[in-house]
Amino acid sequence: MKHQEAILAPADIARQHLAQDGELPNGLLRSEIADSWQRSLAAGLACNAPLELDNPSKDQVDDLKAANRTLIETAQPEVAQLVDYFHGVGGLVMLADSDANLLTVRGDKRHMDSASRYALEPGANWHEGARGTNALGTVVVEKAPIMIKGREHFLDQVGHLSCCSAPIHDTQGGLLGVLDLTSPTEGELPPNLSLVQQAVRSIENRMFSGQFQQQVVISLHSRPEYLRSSWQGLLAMELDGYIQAANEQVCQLLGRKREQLVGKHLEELFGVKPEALLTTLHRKGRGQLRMRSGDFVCELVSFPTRINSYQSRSTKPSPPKRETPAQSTLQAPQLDDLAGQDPRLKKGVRMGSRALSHELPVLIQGETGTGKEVMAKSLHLDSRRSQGPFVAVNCAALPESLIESELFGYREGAFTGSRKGGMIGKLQQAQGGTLFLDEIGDMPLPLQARLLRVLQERVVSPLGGGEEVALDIAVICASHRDLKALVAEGSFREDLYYRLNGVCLRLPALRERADKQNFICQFLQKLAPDGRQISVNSGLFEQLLAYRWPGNVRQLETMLRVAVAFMEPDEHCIDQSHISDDFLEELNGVPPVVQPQSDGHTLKQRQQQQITDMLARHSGNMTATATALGISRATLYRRLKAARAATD
Ligand SMILES: Nc1ncnc2c1ncn2[C@@H]1O[C@H](COP(=O)(O)OP(=O)(O)OP(=O)(O)O)[C@@H](O)[C@H]1O
Repeated sequence: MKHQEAILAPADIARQHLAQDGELPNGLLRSEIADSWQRSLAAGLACNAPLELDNPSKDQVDDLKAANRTLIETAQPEVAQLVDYFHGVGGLVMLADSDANLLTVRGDKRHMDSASRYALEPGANWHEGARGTNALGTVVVEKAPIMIKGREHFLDQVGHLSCCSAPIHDTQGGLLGVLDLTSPTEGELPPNLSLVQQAVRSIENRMFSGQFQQQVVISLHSRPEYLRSSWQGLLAMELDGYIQAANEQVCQLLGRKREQLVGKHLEELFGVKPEALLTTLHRKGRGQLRMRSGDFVCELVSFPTRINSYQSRSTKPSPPKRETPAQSTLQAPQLDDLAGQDPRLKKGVRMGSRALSHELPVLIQGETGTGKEVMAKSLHLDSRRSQGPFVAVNCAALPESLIESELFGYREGAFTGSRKGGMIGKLQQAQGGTLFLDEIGDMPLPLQARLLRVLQERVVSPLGGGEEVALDIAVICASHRDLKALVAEGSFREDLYYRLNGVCLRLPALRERADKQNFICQFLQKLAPDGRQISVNSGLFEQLLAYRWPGNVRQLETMLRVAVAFMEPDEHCIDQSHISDDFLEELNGVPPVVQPQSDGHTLKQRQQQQITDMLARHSGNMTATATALGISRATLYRRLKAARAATD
């Protein structure tokens, strides 16, 4: 035995000890490998366990790729470059998501042919818990680059692989995915960790510039030759000087943590006013930034092409958000902007935000178009879960038969027609983030009971059985219907009502807002092209203030957008000539279609006819129809549902 140990590699000796006495001796393996082996053992794996193939379905792979589209597209040039670089030498270049699910596997044909035998194919999961120590899976846990050679892999069956992987971070430092270089034949490929790390820096930098197109992006370094290289530091700042994001290199260069940079003002950090720095950068192409830790050269990478309509130009920055690929488009006003000067809204916003921070559910009530969904998104982005997903489910838009599976998910074969591989429900998709249940008043009673159980026990199990999953989500619900009244009439469970109603936020109708005048002016300014100052003719403004606004902010937004679009480039004042005839008629006293009337029945019929006509005109396209009618898709579904119920 002693003789054998002298010639065996440490990983083989470790295997022998494990087989003989079930223990991993200290000091045999590198510490990060030993830690990972311990985790593999704790997950119930054995070195000689077979490598199971996932055989992911096409649907599963498509879903995975769709959820990670931004990452795949951003990383594509580096993946292609690495494939070219190793052409003929052998090796696979792989990209995975933050759960070690493979998204892209590329390489020479002869290696690609054998790759799928080792579960190296899109859709396969390489998490440590499933496949033991491996570079991809270990990076996801350790969140640091790693190289794993041959038998350092935990499973015997992949002991011939040599891999190096590096984590890809989003612009706020969260894990977004993993880039990996693998040699499927031991020793064939010189594993090159620094090459992978360099590729990752390029991917992260491209993602940074892509994400902050509406901010000023500055490249900085202590040495000018590193500007615009993959070593550059990147800062994104609002025009008013508040720092929105910093890449990892900037943190290292400046010797500060990200939290010490994001949210700070340029002047506070470097003692220079943003206008002065931008003027120098525009005039000379380069500037200097000074800190106690040293002097840095900087260059302008990009300048906003237009001002983001949601961000006022002189406010503090929005809280740092982690953007997941699926979420990269999630935008919402800051809570303060949303509340404007309306005291009721201000109080509501404060309470909603408090409630979420104390893990209490929030119920948002308000007429259609008052901004319930916008409010939910803003609350989410302001909460501690802002880095997680925001998953919205419209209970009115889904057929009753589908809500259950959409919410809870199902296991493969749970019912006839269920998708191969099953489906993860929205509750689970919202893990770590916020679930927004819109039009909760439309949820069928049997499902209300199930939802109540989930919210009480904080676990979910998919339809058709399967393991329970503990949920860590915030819940925000909304309804235009008075839930208390629904409880009184018996169509909404009282216990669920109280469970959801941690805090009830009632959004005022536009006509009731105390700051209506200001709100309209500010809203108009946000829609104005190129920051042009636009006013409204006083007669028209009086009419706007007196109007009922049955479609609330949504209707105001549509009306103002149309008016602005009708203005000539040299015009600065909106008058009746910029307003559509339909809307002028309403302003001049003809009651709007959605306004309640005494002949409610005839009104409903007219509404129904209008919807049918519009649907036909837009070939059944719900989004286009809703836009044309100036109502949300949810309202459109609701009205269709009500009409169907009336004719049944
Ligand atoms: N305070 C606000 N600031 C800026 N835009 C807003 C605000 N409130 C609402 N909006 C805009 O109004 C429109 C309607 O908002 P939203 O969909 O959140 O309303 P809702 O109350 O959820 O409507 P529904 O009940 O019909 O689903 C959106 O285009 C949104 O951008």
